[in-house]
Amino acid sequence: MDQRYATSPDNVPGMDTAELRRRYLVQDLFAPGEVRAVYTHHDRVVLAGISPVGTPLELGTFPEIRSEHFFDHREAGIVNVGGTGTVTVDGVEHVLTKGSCLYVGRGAQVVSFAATDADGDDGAASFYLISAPAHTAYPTTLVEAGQGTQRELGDALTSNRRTLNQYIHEQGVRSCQVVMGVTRLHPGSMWNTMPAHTHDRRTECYLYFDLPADARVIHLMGEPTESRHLVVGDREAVISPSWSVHSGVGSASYAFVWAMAGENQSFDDMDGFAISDLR
Ligand SMILES: O=C(O)C(=O)C[C@H](O)C(=O)CO
Ligand SMILES: [Zn+2]
Repeated sequence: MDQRYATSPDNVPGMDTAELRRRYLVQDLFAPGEVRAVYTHHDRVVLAGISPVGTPLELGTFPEIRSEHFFDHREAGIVNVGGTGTVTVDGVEHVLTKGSCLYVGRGAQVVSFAATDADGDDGAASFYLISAPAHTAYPTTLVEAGQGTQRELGDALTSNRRTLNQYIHEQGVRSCQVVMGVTRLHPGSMWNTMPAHTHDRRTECYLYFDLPADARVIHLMGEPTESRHLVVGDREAVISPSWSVHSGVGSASYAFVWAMAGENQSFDDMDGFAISDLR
């Protein structure tokens, strides 16, 4: 598992493009027939891409987390960004259509992933997983795409009209730390999360998907008064430490999975600032 050690905002001004990308951008998370994982020491979040083809893939443990099973002291949220597939948790099969979200609670032992419809427009199932340490076991629960709490945000006039789906959150599927959902930009809107915010209580990760192969999202990061950018492609993720802005503009339409973990689970606990204060 790739290790990404935690960084301070003081490190950012000294980083060139390659180092910013090495620290905060996660590329190549999805490889056919493989489980790939990254451990960020920011709130000890694990990001994984699980891409079964033909035979199912099991999520085993990793030496870095020192446990017999992956979920011995962890929980996870999983969103399928590809064609329909299944996640089987200790013998119980859950069908995940594209965009659906499964919460897996602490204590699960055998968790396996399968693609069941690889021939459709979305290709084989591609499962994106975000995990954080968990102190207790909440029930494993599926939320179908679009069935969480929906918020309509932004305006077409400011090119940021979008639908935000909250799946794992305080008023929805319960968890110890993980908060997770999917936001999709409306046709013609390109900006996400603008006006932007930070939340010093939580690390957040974005996985951009449904972006055409030749398009990119220019993702803003860094402290609001010392911003930098990452150029991000389809199915690439960004690690956003608690002190970092996370907002982006696409050169084409896109969606993204957002997920957080840390001190609290209060979605609206954000430190907002005016666009005119960005530097
Ligand atoms: O479109 C948005 O705005 C978002 O999706 C915001 C993220 O959910 C977020 O940053 C939550 O803290
Ligand atoms: Zn945020």
